[in-house]
Amino acid sequence: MNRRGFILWLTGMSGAGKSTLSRALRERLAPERAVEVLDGDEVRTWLTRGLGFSREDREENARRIGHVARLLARHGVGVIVAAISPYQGSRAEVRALAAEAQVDFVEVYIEAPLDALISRDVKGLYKKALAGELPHFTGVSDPYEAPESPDVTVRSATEPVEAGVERVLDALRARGHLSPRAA
Ligand SMILES: Nc1ncnc2c1ncn2[C@@H]1O[C@H](COP(=O)(O)OS(=O)(=O)O)[C@@H](OP(=O)(O)O)[C@H]1O
Ligand SMILES: Nc1ncnc2c1ncn2[C@@H]1O[C@H](COP(=O)(O)OP(=O)(O)O)[C@@H](O)[C@H]1O
Repeated sequence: MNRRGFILWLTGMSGAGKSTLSRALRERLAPERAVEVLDGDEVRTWLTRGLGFSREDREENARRIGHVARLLARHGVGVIVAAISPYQGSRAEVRALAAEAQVDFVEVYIEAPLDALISRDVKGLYKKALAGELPHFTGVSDPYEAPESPDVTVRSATEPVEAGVERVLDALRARGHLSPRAA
């Protein structure tokens, strides 16, 4: 079995289900792999503290998260990144960094239509953004560049969490990162 680490990069708009999926994946992977989750929302309190939501800052956010993810993955850790990471170029940059270190990079696009996200509004941010109280909010007043050829697409408005988890695990199995029967 492939004992090298990997980076599972979960991208999608706020409320799409990145944190939910990363928690579920961690539970499923933990019995077999060392796993670390880097959630954009959380790492912004330490690794990327002080960064805002301009294009430049979001790109820097992805770069720093990618750097740490690569360091961990080089030592066999399965790293789950949950960050909006709205720019295609940043995601490609991190994929290239991972490839340099011979680390598998699996891009997971968590897709949900904007109207579903607005009705979910887990944190009440869409309401504020739509009222004009939160500038540069992804999907409302700031762009989200959807991946053109993600390794896995999860449609969180129409499929249960477990279905998405299974497809991501299948992608890891196909790359030899999990034993066929485990997880
Ligand atoms: N303007 C704006 N746009 C998008 N999101 C915003 C914004 N302001 C604050 N938040 C909160 O920050 C979380 C996203 O942080 P990320 O580090 O994942 O963003 S990014 O990758 O740099 O775009 C995001 O968390 P999630 O909802 O978990 O995605 C929001 O809670
Ligand atoms: N299939 C699904 N996958 C992920 N989340 C889902 C799904 N269906 C419903 N949800 C819900 O959507 C919300 C997603 O919130 P969260 O995981 O915090 O998103 P994000 O981290 O992308 O901001 C949660 O309330 C979760 O229960």
